[in-house]
Amino acid sequence: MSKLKIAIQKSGRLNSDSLKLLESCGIKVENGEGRLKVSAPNFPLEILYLRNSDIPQYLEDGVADVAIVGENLLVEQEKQVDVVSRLGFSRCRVSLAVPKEVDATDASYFEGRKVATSYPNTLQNYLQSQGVNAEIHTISGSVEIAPNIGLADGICDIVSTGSTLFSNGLKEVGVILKSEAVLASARNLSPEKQSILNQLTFRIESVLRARNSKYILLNVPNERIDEVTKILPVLKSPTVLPLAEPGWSSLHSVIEEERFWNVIDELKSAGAEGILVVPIDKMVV
Ligand SMILES: Nc1ncnc2c1ncn2[C@@H]1O[C@H](COP(=O)(O)OP(=O)(O)OP(=O)(O)O)[C@@H](O)[C@H]1O
Ligand SMILES: O=P(O)(O)OC[C@H]1O[C@H](OP(=O)(O)OP(=O)(O)O)[C@H](O)[C@@H]1O
Ligand SMILES: [Mg+2]
Repeated sequence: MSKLKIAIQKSGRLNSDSLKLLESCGIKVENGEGRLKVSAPNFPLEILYLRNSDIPQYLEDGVADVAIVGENLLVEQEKQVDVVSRLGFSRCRVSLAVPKEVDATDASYFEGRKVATSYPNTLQNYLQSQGVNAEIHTISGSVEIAPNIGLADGICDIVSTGSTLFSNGLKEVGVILKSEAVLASARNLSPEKQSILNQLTFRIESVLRARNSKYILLNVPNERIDEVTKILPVLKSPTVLPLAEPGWSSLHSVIEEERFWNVIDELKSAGAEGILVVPIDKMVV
């Protein structure tokens, strides 16, 4: 029986979240210990530990069937691959930045100037779309140092918290793209591999949905059930169970974590009490 070959970053920012995601999908993975190719014992998956920056090419060549990779690299390398799921971790943006004392608010500042980056293609496409001509210096890391050593007037690099920019006396002047980790797939998978990918995607989607949702239980006087139910955004309708105390019920439902904080005051004013919010492990709809 064939196995689906999945490329995972060997070490770096994507590695542990990628492995955690597979584990949450019930797939056992040994962490290599120097072996760059390992098989999952309980799912038809072979894990290849690779450099993030090499992954798009391996996908296009069919060396790997699927991969967990930074979306920004797929944009940069423009390979013939498909994004199957967005995974919600390693969120960042690819941005333009300049020394903080410079009076610039957008890409036009770079006209006729030098920009250092590890993402030359992304940068070139963006500058072109803005009608800006600049000289691009490609460097593979420590991009934020470039203006301080006279290598460039500004940079284009990954920003997340902004603390690297701040520590190097730079400020962000434009966001070129937003990125997160994605599950990407090679094109033209065999039907057998496509079917394994479908099973994997089903599990991943169930895990991701559960991560964003909470199970909520609350006690409500019976005459307030309708009012409270209207506030709760529910999958279908809430489960209502009688409490031992006459005239009261327990309402059970599922709510997105963010929505919970928005409706909590309304729920209390509508008469809800003893509100419990608990994590969900998997969610199949
Ligand atoms: N500071 C950050 N915060 C959040 N996500 C980030 C950050 N820096 C990078 N990323 C995302 O994580 C991915 C992996 O980044 P990381 O620095 O671990 O590897 P890399 O330098 O791209 O690759 P390689 O494995 O080839 O050495 C990037 O492609 C990007 O999508
Ligand atoms: O906005 P921040 O939260 O400060 O994150 C941004 C920094 O993170 C990344 O570097 P990383 O730490 O991955 O180092 P690398 O250049 O060795 O990949 C990126 O290249 C920036 O330098
Ligand atoms: Mg990095």
